[in-house]
Amino acid sequence: MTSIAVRDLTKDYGSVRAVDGLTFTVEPGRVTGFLGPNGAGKSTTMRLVLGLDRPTAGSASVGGRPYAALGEPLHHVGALLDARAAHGSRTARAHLRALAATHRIPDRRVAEVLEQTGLADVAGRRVRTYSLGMRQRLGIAAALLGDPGVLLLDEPANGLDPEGIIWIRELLRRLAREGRTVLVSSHLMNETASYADHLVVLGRGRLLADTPMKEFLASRTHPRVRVRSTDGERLRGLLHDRGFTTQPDADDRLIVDGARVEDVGPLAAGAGIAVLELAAEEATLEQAYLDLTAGAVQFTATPQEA
Ligand SMILES: Nc1ncnc2c1ncn2[C@@H]1O[C@H](COP(=O)(O)OP(=O)(O)OP(=O)(O)O)[C@@H](O)[C@H]1O
Repeated sequence: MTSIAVRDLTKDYGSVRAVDGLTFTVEPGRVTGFLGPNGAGKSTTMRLVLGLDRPTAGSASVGGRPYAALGEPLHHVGALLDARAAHGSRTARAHLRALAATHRIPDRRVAEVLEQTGLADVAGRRVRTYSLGMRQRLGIAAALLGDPGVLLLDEPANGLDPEGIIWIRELLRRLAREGRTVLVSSHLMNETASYADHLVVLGRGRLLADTPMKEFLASRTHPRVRVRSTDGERLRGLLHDRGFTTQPDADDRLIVDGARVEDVGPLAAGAGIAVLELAAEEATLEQAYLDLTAGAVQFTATPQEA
Protein backbone atom coordinates (compact mmCIF):
# COMPACT_ATOMS: atom_id res chain seq x y z
CA MET A 1 0.00 0.00 0.00
CA THR A 2 0.93 3.64 -0.38
CA SER A 3 2.68 5.67 2.28
CA ILE A 4 3.63 9.33 2.46
CA ALA A 5 7.34 9.92 2.94
CA VAL A 6 8.78 13.25 4.02
CA ARG A 7 12.60 13.44 3.92
CA ASP A 8 14.71 16.31 5.31
CA LEU A 9 11.95 18.65 4.19
CA THR A 10 12.59 22.38 4.65
CA LYS A 11 10.55 25.35 3.49
CA ASP A 12 11.48 29.00 3.92
CA TYR A 13 9.13 31.89 3.22
CA GLY A 14 11.54 34.81 3.09
CA SER A 15 13.14 34.86 6.53
CA VAL A 16 10.48 32.54 8.04
CA ARG A 17 11.47 28.87 8.22
CA ALA A 18 8.02 27.24 8.11
CA VAL A 19 9.31 23.65 7.92
CA ASP A 20 12.73 22.75 9.26
CA GLY A 21 14.42 19.48 8.25
CA LEU A 22 11.38 17.22 8.72
CA THR A 23 11.59 13.47 8.22
CA PHE A 24 8.68 11.12 8.85
CA THR A 25 6.58 8.46 7.14
CA VAL A 26 2.80 8.17 7.24
CA GLU A 27 1.87 4.50 7.03
CA PRO A 28 -1.25 2.90 5.55
CA GLY A 29 -3.92 1.17 7.60
CA ARG A 30 -4.05 3.69 10.41
CA VAL A 31 -5.13 7.25 11.08
CA THR A 32 -2.17 9.52 11.79
CA GLY A 33 -3.06 12.66 13.75
CA PHE A 34 -0.96 15.65 12.66
CA LEU A 35 -0.63 18.03 15.60
CA GLY A 36 1.22 21.17 16.53
CA PRO A 37 0.62 24.74 17.72
CA ASN A 38 -0.51 27.52 15.34
CA GLY A 39 2.20 28.20 12.79
CA ALA A 40 4.04 24.91 13.49
CA GLY A 41 4.14 24.03 9.79
CA LYS A 42 1.36 21.43 9.38
CA SER A 43 -0.44 23.07 6.45
CA THR A 44 2.86 23.91 4.77
CA THR A 45 3.94 20.27 5.02
CA MET A 46 0.64 19.14 3.50
CA ARG A 47 0.99 21.68 0.68
CA LEU A 48 4.52 20.42 -0.01
CA VAL A 49 3.31 16.80 -0.12
CA LEU A 50 0.62 17.87 -2.60
CA GLY A 51 3.10 19.71 -4.80
CA LEU A 52 1.34 23.04 -4.20
CA ASP A 53 4.58 24.59 -3.05
CA ARG A 54 8.22 23.84 -3.77
CA PRO A 55 10.46 22.76 -0.92
CA THR A 56 13.55 24.84 -0.17
CA ALA A 57 15.30 21.52 0.51
CA GLY A 58 14.42 17.87 0.91
CA SER A 59 11.52 15.97 -0.60
CA ALA A 60 8.02 14.64 -0.09
CA SER A 61 6.58 11.67 -1.93
CA VAL A 62 3.46 9.53 -2.13
CA GLY A 63 4.04 5.85 -2.85
CA GLY A 64 7.66 6.66 -3.63
CA ARG A 65 6.85 9.32 -6.24
CA PRO A 66 6.50 13.08 -5.99
CA TYR A 67 2.85 14.17 -6.24
CA ALA A 68 3.51 15.89 -9.58
CA ALA A 69 4.58 12.56 -11.08
CA LEU A 70 1.30 10.81 -10.21
CA GLY A 71 -0.94 10.38 -13.26
CA GLU A 72 -4.59 11.31 -12.47
CA PRO A 73 -3.71 12.25 -8.88
CA LEU A 74 -7.31 12.20 -7.54
CA HIS A 75 -7.16 8.40 -7.85
CA HIS A 76 -4.10 8.32 -5.59
CA VAL A 77 -4.45 11.21 -3.16
CA GLY A 78 -7.54 12.99 -1.80
CA ALA A 79 -6.99 16.25 0.04
CA LEU A 80 -8.97 18.78 2.00
CA LEU A 81 -6.90 21.89 2.62
CA ASP A 82 -9.24 24.82 2.44
CA ALA A 83 -13.00 24.34 2.45
CA ARG A 84 -13.42 27.74 0.74
CA ALA A 85 -11.68 26.45 -2.39
CA ALA A 86 -14.88 25.51 -4.27
CA HIS A 87 -16.29 28.05 -6.73
CA GLY A 88 -19.22 29.82 -5.01
CA SER A 89 -21.38 30.28 -8.10
CA ARG A 90 -21.42 26.56 -8.92
CA THR A 91 -23.72 24.03 -7.34
CA ALA A 92 -22.03 21.34 -5.25
CA ARG A 93 -23.00 18.73 -7.84
CA ALA A 94 -21.54 20.81 -10.70
CA HIS A 95 -18.35 21.40 -8.70
CA LEU A 96 -17.85 17.67 -8.13
CA ARG A 97 -18.81 16.79 -11.72
CA ALA A 98 -16.22 19.24 -13.04
CA LEU A 99 -13.56 17.64 -10.85
CA ALA A 100 -14.70 14.15 -11.83
CA ALA A 101 -14.56 14.98 -15.54
CA THR A 102 -10.83 15.74 -15.30
CA HIS A 103 -10.24 12.15 -14.14
CA ARG A 104 -12.87 10.26 -16.17
CA ILE A 105 -14.78 9.56 -12.97
CA PRO A 106 -18.44 8.68 -13.74
CA ASP A 107 -21.33 10.86 -12.47
CA ARG A 108 -22.49 7.82 -10.48
CA ARG A 109 -19.47 8.35 -8.21
CA VAL A 110 -20.43 12.01 -7.71
CA ALA A 111 -23.85 10.88 -6.50
CA GLU A 112 -22.19 8.36 -4.16
CA VAL A 113 -19.91 10.88 -2.43
CA LEU A 114 -22.77 13.40 -2.13
CA GLU A 115 -24.77 10.69 -0.39
CA GLN A 116 -21.82 9.65 1.75
CA THR A 117 -21.18 13.19 2.98
CA GLY A 118 -24.85 13.95 3.66
CA LEU A 119 -25.11 16.57 0.89
CA ALA A 120 -27.42 14.73 -1.53
CA ASP A 121 -30.46 16.87 -0.64
CA VAL A 122 -28.62 20.18 -1.08
CA ALA A 123 -26.41 19.22 -4.04
CA GLY A 124 -28.36 21.53 -6.37
CA ARG A 125 -27.66 24.64 -4.28
CA ARG A 126 -24.91 27.11 -5.11
CA VAL A 127 -21.86 26.64 -2.92
CA ARG A 128 -21.89 30.31 -1.87
CA THR A 129 -25.12 29.60 0.06
CA TYR A 130 -23.41 26.81 2.03
CA SER A 131 -22.53 27.07 5.71
CA LEU A 132 -18.95 26.39 6.83
CA GLY A 133 -19.86 22.83 7.84
CA MET A 134 -21.56 22.17 4.48
CA ARG A 135 -18.50 23.46 2.63
CA GLN A 136 -16.36 21.23 4.78
CA ARG A 137 -18.50 18.23 3.81
CA LEU A 138 -18.16 19.23 0.16
CA GLY A 139 -14.36 19.39 0.55
CA ILE A 140 -14.41 15.89 2.03
CA ALA A 141 -16.66 14.69 -0.83
CA ALA A 142 -14.08 16.04 -3.31
CA ALA A 143 -11.27 14.28 -1.43
CA LEU A 144 -13.13 10.96 -1.60
CA LEU A 145 -14.17 11.32 -5.25
CA GLY A 146 -11.33 9.33 -6.84
CA ASP A 147 -11.46 6.57 -4.19
CA PRO A 148 -7.81 7.37 -3.31
CA GLY A 149 -5.49 5.24 -1.20
CA VAL A 150 -4.09 8.32 0.55
CA LEU A 151 -6.02 11.12 2.27
CA LEU A 152 -4.66 14.38 3.67
CA LEU A 153 -7.24 16.35 5.61
CA ASP A 154 -6.47 19.70 7.22
CA GLU A 155 -8.84 20.20 10.18
CA PRO A 156 -11.74 18.27 8.63
CA ALA A 157 -14.02 18.68 11.66
CA ASN A 158 -13.89 22.48 11.38
CA GLY A 159 -17.46 23.82 11.48
CA LEU A 160 -19.11 20.40 11.67
CA ASP A 161 -22.10 19.94 13.98
CA PRO A 162 -22.01 17.21 16.67
CA GLU A 163 -23.55 14.65 14.33
CA GLY A 164 -20.95 15.63 11.71
CA ILE A 165 -18.13 15.19 14.20
CA ILE A 166 -19.26 11.65 14.98
CA TRP A 167 -19.61 11.01 11.25
CA ILE A 168 -16.08 12.22 10.42
CA ARG A 169 -14.62 10.16 13.27
CA GLU A 170 -16.25 7.00 11.93
CA LEU A 171 -15.34 7.85 8.35
CA LEU A 172 -11.64 8.29 9.24
CA ARG A 173 -11.56 5.02 11.13
CA ARG A 174 -13.23 3.18 8.28
CA LEU A 175 -10.85 4.63 5.68
CA ALA A 176 -7.91 3.38 7.76
CA ARG A 177 -9.52 -0.05 8.24
CA GLU A 178 -9.80 -0.29 4.47
CA GLY A 179 -6.02 0.00 4.37
CA ARG A 180 -5.75 3.63 3.32
CA THR A 181 -3.16 6.13 4.50
CA VAL A 182 -4.91 8.89 6.44
CA LEU A 183 -3.16 12.05 7.70
CA VAL A 184 -5.42 14.44 9.63
CA SER A 185 -4.40 17.72 11.21
CA SER A 186 -6.45 19.04 14.10
CA HIS A 187 -6.39 21.26 17.16
CA LEU A 188 -9.19 19.24 18.78
CA MET A 189 -7.44 16.88 21.17
CA ASN A 190 -10.51 14.90 22.25
CA GLU A 191 -11.41 14.34 18.65
CA THR A 192 -7.90 13.32 17.65
CA ALA A 193 -7.78 10.90 20.60
CA SER A 194 -11.01 9.31 19.36
CA TYR A 195 -9.72 8.35 15.92
CA ALA A 196 -5.92 8.53 15.68
CA ASP A 197 -3.74 5.45 16.07
CA HIS A 198 -0.51 7.30 15.53
CA LEU A 199 0.69 10.88 16.02
CA VAL A 200 3.11 13.17 14.26
CA VAL A 201 3.65 16.35 16.26
CA LEU A 202 5.41 19.47 14.97
CA GLY A 203 6.69 22.53 16.83
CA ARG A 204 8.22 25.52 15.04
CA GLY A 205 8.64 23.51 11.85
CA ARG A 206 10.45 20.63 13.54
CA LEU A 207 9.43 17.10 14.40
CA LEU A 208 8.63 16.78 18.12
CA ALA A 209 7.11 13.28 18.08
CA ASP A 210 6.32 10.45 15.67
CA THR A 211 4.82 7.75 17.83
CA PRO A 212 1.82 5.48 18.41
CA MET A 213 -0.90 7.28 20.36
CA LYS A 214 -0.78 4.75 23.22
CA GLU A 215 2.95 5.21 23.72
CA PHE A 216 2.60 8.97 23.50
CA LEU A 217 0.03 8.98 26.30
CA ALA A 218 1.96 6.51 28.47
CA SER A 219 5.23 8.41 28.18
CA ARG A 220 3.85 11.90 28.73
CA THR A 221 1.28 11.43 31.48
CA HIS A 222 1.49 9.86 34.89
CA PRO A 223 -1.19 7.87 36.70
CA ARG A 224 -3.72 9.55 38.94
CA VAL A 225 -6.63 8.17 40.93
CA ARG A 226 -9.77 9.69 42.33
CA VAL A 227 -11.01 8.37 45.68
CA ARG A 228 -13.96 9.11 47.98
CA SER A 229 -14.08 7.47 51.37
CA THR A 230 -15.77 7.70 54.75
CA ASP A 231 -12.69 9.38 56.27
CA GLY A 232 -10.98 11.57 53.69
CA GLU A 233 -8.75 13.35 56.20
CA ARG A 234 -7.25 10.16 57.64
CA LEU A 235 -6.81 8.60 54.18
CA ARG A 236 -5.07 11.75 53.06
CA GLY A 237 -2.63 11.51 55.96
CA LEU A 238 -1.88 7.87 55.14
CA LEU A 239 -1.28 8.70 51.48
CA HIS A 240 1.05 11.55 52.39
CA ASP A 241 2.97 9.18 54.69
CA ARG A 242 3.52 6.96 51.62
CA GLY A 243 4.86 9.95 49.65
CA PHE A 244 1.79 10.66 47.49
CA THR A 245 0.57 14.19 46.93
CA THR A 246 -3.16 14.73 47.03
CA GLN A 247 -5.60 17.49 46.30
CA PRO A 248 -9.28 17.60 47.16
CA ASP A 249 -11.77 18.08 44.35
CA ALA A 250 -15.09 19.92 44.58
CA ASP A 251 -17.07 16.77 45.40
CA ASP A 252 -15.20 15.65 48.53
CA ARG A 253 -12.94 13.35 46.60
CA LEU A 254 -9.17 13.21 46.76
CA ILE A 255 -7.11 13.29 43.58
CA VAL A 256 -3.94 11.29 44.25
CA ASP A 257 -1.02 12.04 41.95
CA GLY A 258 1.28 9.24 40.76
CA ALA A 259 -0.89 6.54 42.38
CA ARG A 260 -2.68 3.54 40.92
CA VAL A 261 -5.92 2.09 42.30
CA GLU A 262 -3.80 -0.82 43.61
CA ASP A 263 -1.91 1.64 45.83
CA VAL A 264 -4.96 3.28 47.32
CA GLY A 265 -7.54 0.50 47.76
CA PRO A 266 -5.48 -1.82 49.98
CA LEU A 267 -4.14 1.12 52.01
CA ALA A 268 -7.67 2.26 52.85
CA ALA A 269 -8.81 -1.31 53.56
CA GLY A 270 -5.84 -1.87 55.90
CA ALA A 271 -6.79 1.21 57.89
CA GLY A 272 -10.45 0.21 58.06
CA ILE A 273 -11.58 3.15 55.94
CA ALA A 274 -14.54 2.35 53.70
CA VAL A 275 -13.96 3.33 50.09
CA LEU A 276 -17.07 4.73 48.41
CA GLU A 277 -15.50 5.42 45.04
CA LEU A 278 -12.12 4.63 43.51
CA ALA A 279 -11.18 5.20 39.88
CA ALA A 280 -8.13 5.71 37.71
CA GLU A 281 -8.14 9.09 35.94
CA GLU A 282 -7.64 8.59 32.25
CA ALA A 283 -4.59 10.22 30.75
CA THR A 284 -5.76 12.75 28.19
CA LEU A 285 -4.13 13.58 24.89
CA GLU A 286 -4.54 17.24 25.79
CA GLN A 287 -2.31 16.87 28.87
CA ALA A 288 0.31 14.90 26.94
CA TYR A 289 0.24 17.31 24.01
CA LEU A 290 0.51 20.45 26.16
CA ASP A 291 3.39 18.87 28.06
CA LEU A 292 5.28 18.14 24.81
CA THR A 293 4.62 21.43 23.05
CA ALA A 294 5.03 23.79 26.00
CA GLY A 295 8.35 25.10 24.63
CA ALA A 296 7.17 25.29 21.02
CA VAL A 297 4.13 27.55 21.27
CA GLN A 298 4.72 30.76 19.32
CA PHE A 299 1.52 32.68 19.95
CA THR A 300 0.39 32.98 23.55
CA ALA A 301 -2.35 35.32 24.72
CA THR A 302 -1.61 37.57 27.70
CA PRO A 303 -4.41 37.48 30.27
CA GLN A 304 -6.10 40.90 30.59
CA GLU A 305 -7.08 42.47 33.90
CA ALA A 306 -10.85 42.68 34.25
N1 LIG B 1 2.55 31.59 1.83
C1 LIG B 1 3.22 31.94 2.92
N2 LIG B 1 3.98 33.06 2.95
C2 LIG B 1 4.67 33.41 4.05
N3 LIG B 1 4.66 32.71 5.21
C3 LIG B 1 3.91 31.60 5.26
C4 LIG B 1 3.15 31.17 4.12
N4 LIG B 1 2.52 30.02 4.48
C5 LIG B 1 2.86 29.76 5.76
N5 LIG B 1 3.70 30.71 6.23
C6 LIG B 1 4.31 30.75 7.57
O1 LIG B 1 4.84 29.47 7.82
C7 LIG B 1 4.65 29.10 9.17
C8 LIG B 1 3.91 27.78 9.23
O2 LIG B 1 2.56 27.98 8.84
P1 LIG B 1 1.53 26.80 8.64
O3 LIG B 1 0.28 27.41 8.09
O4 LIG B 1 2.16 25.70 7.88
O5 LIG B 1 1.30 26.31 10.15
P2 LIG B 1 0.18 25.36 10.76
O6 LIG B 1 0.87 24.41 11.65
O7 LIG B 1 -0.67 24.81 9.66
O8 LIG B 1 -0.64 26.41 11.63
P3 LIG B 1 -2.21 26.48 12.06
O9 LIG B 1 -2.38 25.43 13.11
O10 LIG B 1 -2.33 27.85 12.62
O11 LIG B 1 -3.03 26.24 10.83
C9 LIG B 1 3.93 30.27 9.83
O12 LIG B 1 4.90 31.09 10.45
C10 LIG B 1 3.28 30.98 8.66
O13 LIG B 1 3.14 32.36 8.93
